[in-house]
Amino acid sequence: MMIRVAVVGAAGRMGSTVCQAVEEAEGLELVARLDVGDEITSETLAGAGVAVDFTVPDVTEANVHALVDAGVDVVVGTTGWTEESYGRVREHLARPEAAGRSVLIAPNFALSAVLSMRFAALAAPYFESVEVIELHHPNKVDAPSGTAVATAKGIAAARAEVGLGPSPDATRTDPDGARGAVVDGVHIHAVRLRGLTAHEEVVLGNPGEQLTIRTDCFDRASFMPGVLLAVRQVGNREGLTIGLENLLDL
Ligand SMILES: NC(=O)C1=CN([C@@H]2O[C@H](COP(=O)(O)OP(=O)(O)OC[C@H]3O[C@@H](n4cnc5c(N)ncnc54)[C@H](O)[C@@H]3O)[C@@H](O)[C@H]2O)C=CC1
Ligand SMILES: O=C(O)C1=N[C@H](C(=O)O)C[C@H](O)C1
Repeated sequence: MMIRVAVVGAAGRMGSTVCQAVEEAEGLELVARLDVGDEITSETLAGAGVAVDFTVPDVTEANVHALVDAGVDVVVGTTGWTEESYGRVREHLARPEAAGRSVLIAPNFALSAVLSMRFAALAAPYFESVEVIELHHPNKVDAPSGTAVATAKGIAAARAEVGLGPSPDATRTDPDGARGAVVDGVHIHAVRLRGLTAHEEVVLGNPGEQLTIRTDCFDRASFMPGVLLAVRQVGNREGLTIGLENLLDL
């Protein structure tokens, strides 16, 4: 059966790449390209069954609520989500008028990044120290990256499960934030550099040894298999799903 797809943020770097991938994919039909200034209604969605949102952190949550109200399933790659905004989407999906609707939100659709997050969580209980370094193109508007936040949360949860405390750190003065952002006790350092696309390194340390887990997405093509998988499968998972790993049985 053909899946009719709308893309929100269609003029952007990711949105335009998704439009091309959908147009070239078997069993999918691109029926609407929406961007800033376009209203989200069942008319503008032009019969879509699934909408894909790659916009900006400030607007993505409102888009998701409007898309659910318009009666479509939603795949979201935009960053900026918090436990509170996930909670509001869950609440919306639990209303009778949203029965049967599905939303999948993933901080990263690249297989290398999803596996890297998983490997980091697996390794986390075995190392005293861990920090995350994310590196992106300088046009990115948010820091730290959504992937780095998810990575840090996964690491923190895995450390907590085995009763590991904070990584050792004697820093007493850091007036300029040189030690980076701290998410659930894990330090994240963000690099913005011309020439980069999307990269992340997780460094884990023990006395006398270090493990480095690194993912490099050199091209936005890396995200497309994950986005297409989500478009094809989102309708099979009622309610809110967070993370592509849920479709990969990781
Ligand atoms: N989950 C994943 O695998 C990935 C996620 N991202 C995330 O996707 C988001 C978009 O990234 P890029 O495409 O690089 O950004 P971009 O800035 O190139 O594109 C954003 C697009 O959204 C549009 N937009 C802004 N407000 C809008 C609104 N109210 N309604 C409709 N469209 C609106 C803009 O006009 C622009 O065309 C970011 O949050 C980024 O972090 C990026 C790459 C991969
Ligand atoms: O803005 C980007 O480019 C990316 N954003 C996502 C993030 O913030 O994690 C995913 C990927 O890193 C590319």
